[in-house]
Amino acid sequence: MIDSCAYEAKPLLTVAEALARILAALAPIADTETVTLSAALGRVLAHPVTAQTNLPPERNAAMDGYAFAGADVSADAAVTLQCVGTAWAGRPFQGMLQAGQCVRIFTGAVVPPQADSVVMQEQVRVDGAAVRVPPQPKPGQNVRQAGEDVRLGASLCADHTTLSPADLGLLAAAGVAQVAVVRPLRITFFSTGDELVGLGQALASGQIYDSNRYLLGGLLADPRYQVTDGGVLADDPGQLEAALLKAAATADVLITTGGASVGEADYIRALLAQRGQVAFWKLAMKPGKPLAFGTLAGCHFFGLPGNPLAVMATFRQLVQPGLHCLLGLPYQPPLRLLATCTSLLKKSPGRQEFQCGIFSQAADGSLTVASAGLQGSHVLSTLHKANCYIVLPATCQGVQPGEAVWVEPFNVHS
Ligand SMILES: Nc1nc2c(c(=O)[nH]1)N[C@H]1C(S)=C(S)[C@@H](COP(=O)(O)OP(=O)(O)OC[C@H]3O[C@@H](n4cnc5c(N)ncnc54)[C@H](O)[C@@H]3O)O[C@H]1N2
Ligand code: MOO
Ligand SMILES: [Mg+2]
Repeated sequence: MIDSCAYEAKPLLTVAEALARILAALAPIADTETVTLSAALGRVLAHPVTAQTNLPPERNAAMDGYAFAGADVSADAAVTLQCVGTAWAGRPFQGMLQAGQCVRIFTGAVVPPQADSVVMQEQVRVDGAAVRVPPQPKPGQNVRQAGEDVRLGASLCADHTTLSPADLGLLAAAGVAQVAVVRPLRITFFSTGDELVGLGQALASGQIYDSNRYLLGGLLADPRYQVTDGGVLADDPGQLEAALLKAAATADVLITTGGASVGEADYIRALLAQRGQVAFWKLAMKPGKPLAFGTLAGCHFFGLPGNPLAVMATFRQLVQPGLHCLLGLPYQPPLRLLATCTSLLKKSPGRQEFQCGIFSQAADGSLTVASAGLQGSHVLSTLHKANCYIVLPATCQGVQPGEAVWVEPFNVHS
């Protein structure tokens, strides 16, 4: 009996063990590059950034109104102040406020040194230069203090943050024009299989279109990655070896889909074993069982199964955390929420399953989830309809309607 037909004698690796092995095997890349802030969205900050200025830099008004000294007004009675000038955003008041005086002020304008409070214009009565200020129970209000947002020297952004629009806003507010970021991870991916045909060609019998190329290409579309589409490779050991070794010369990570299982045209594991190292192959995961992970010619290697839903599941659960680890990002488990399942879910014990679901939230905030349809690992229409995984433990033997299940929404980014 040949090895590939041998019964699976030993228990398969769990998804958690596979993840732990991947994270342990991948050391963050150290290379950095400097980019302008406008090119930094979605990149990984390489070094912490501290504030070189207070935020706000100076005391300024939070409202359009009148600025005055708290000592000049009263908590119990209205007071009339004399308006002696205007403080505009970008054009501070140049004079000196005396006792009993105020200035017209607009939101964002520097509060004159002698003033400490701003009253909204809706609350005063103005008659020429006379401004009647109602009783002020809280002097000091409507003034943003210098440094109340961020103090000079305090941390603006920790290193190994993936820069979000909010992060860019904060860095720009502090005058940071460029940042050091981790260089993009160089990833080359291939589809493998004699049956695969490119779009635009007619299908002969036995052929299918190469959909993984678009599915995986889409999953890899990320400013943190520099992706090369290696195209389709035939189920031919010589061609696979030559193409993968060539790609390894310039990539950090190689990803293939297909040929990862035990069929006689499945060469990926054997190639990895002969020309590189297999860290693990096969895990107790559905879809995704024949995933191979290891190294080839100095590159990290993920051999994903060919079935499209297995590509998605292994990418989300294992490849993406690995890529994040190479970028130095701390591991963040996917967000999972408890929801009431409204469908009957079939499952045999043995593998942790990632079934495609459609979850929704009722007006009272409660979550329900239904099966998205047929769960075969080739059923792309189910994946298309789904907005989450229903994550079922290996031991689970099926779910009755009304039972609580864990749901992993698809569109939560890290
Ligand atoms: N005897 C066994 N057979 C299989 C097992 C097993 O344990 N024992 N595992 C099954 C599981 S689970 C999976 S998943 C698949 C994985 O197969 P491979 O990784 O070897 O992939 P292929 O055989 O090349 O293809 C599988 C399937 O996917 C289609 N495919 C492949 N590439 C693409 C592509 N780029 N775009 C669209 N579809 C693609 C291919 O045509 C096949 O239908 O193995 C099971 N078998
Ligand atoms: O693991 Mo396979 O992806 O079940 O079909
Ligand atoms: Mg196969």
